[in-house]
Amino acid sequence: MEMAAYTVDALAQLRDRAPLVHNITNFVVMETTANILLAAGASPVMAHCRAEVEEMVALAGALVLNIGTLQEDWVEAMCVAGEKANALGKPVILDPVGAGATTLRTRAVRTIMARCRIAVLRGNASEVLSLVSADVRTKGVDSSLALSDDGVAAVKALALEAGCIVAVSGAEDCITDGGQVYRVANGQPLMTKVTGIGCGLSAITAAFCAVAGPGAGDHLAAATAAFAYYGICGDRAIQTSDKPGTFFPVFLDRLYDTGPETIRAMLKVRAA
Ligand SMILES: Nc1ncnc2c1ncn2[C@@H]1O[C@H](COP(=O)(O)OP(=O)(O)OP(=O)(O)O)[C@@H](O)[C@H]1O
Ligand SMILES: Cc1ncsc1CCO
Ligand SMILES: [Mg+2]
Repeated sequence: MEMAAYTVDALAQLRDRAPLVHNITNFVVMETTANILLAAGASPVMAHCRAEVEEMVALAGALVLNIGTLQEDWVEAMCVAGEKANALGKPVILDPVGAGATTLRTRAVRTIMARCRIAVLRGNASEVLSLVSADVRTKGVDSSLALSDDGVAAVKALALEAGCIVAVSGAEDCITDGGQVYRVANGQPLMTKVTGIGCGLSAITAAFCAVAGPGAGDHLAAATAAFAYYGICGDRAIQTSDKPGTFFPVFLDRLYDTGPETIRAMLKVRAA
């Protein structure tokens, strides 16, 4: 697939259709995530109460489940929302924030994945690898590992086992359905120094999936395009700001004004 052309078209569709993205996400990043979605051209809503998630997801184009600050009844609300999204054919994106760090988080991811069909699992390397092998543990919620060749093989195995796209962010992002692998070299290390930029990527992945077709191949392309667009916005933002406090508002501006010509000129995606 020609990823530049795909990404340009997907972003145009996103801006044209402004899909509603329903987020059940953590308290740290709720506002950041809403602003990231708005800047890209999507429409955000945050709703986590068990009593309303089914109605809300019915209005949405995609659902994000992010376990960053879980409370007792949230896992049930996430599962109910995910089951409803599945029934309605809407893509579910799971961000396993801090998976591997505590039993609650790892168990929550397993419960959600057992009850809901996930379209894209999006995390950093330590989070994702914690779900495949017992000897890899996360230190916390920061990106701490780059993917080795063994890591890529493990991520592919997870994608096959879980039956979903696995999208791992890092120095070179890795997006796979278990067969095909795309690597995205766009993005900047400074993006890890502002909280919520990773969570925002999960939400942007949801927005791209919302305007894509329903199959795993569609979600593989949509997630790759989302990562490329997001990384390009980081690459452009660093040209104006190289420190965390001013980086984030500039990054939002680049999510807003990055267009087709810039994508064609700057996209760094390879099929691995
Ligand atoms: N070392 C790096 N070099 C270049 N880009 C990077 C690097 N690490 C992460 N990124 C980019 O930063 C963005 C966020 O990815 P990251 O891995 O930091 O997410 P995360 O760990 O889930 O973040 P969060 O702390 O918000 O949960 C992605 O677009 C990714 O490509
Ligand atoms: C810092 C932090 N702690 C829980 S969630 C969160 C945001 C990271 O994604
Ligand atoms: Mg994260």
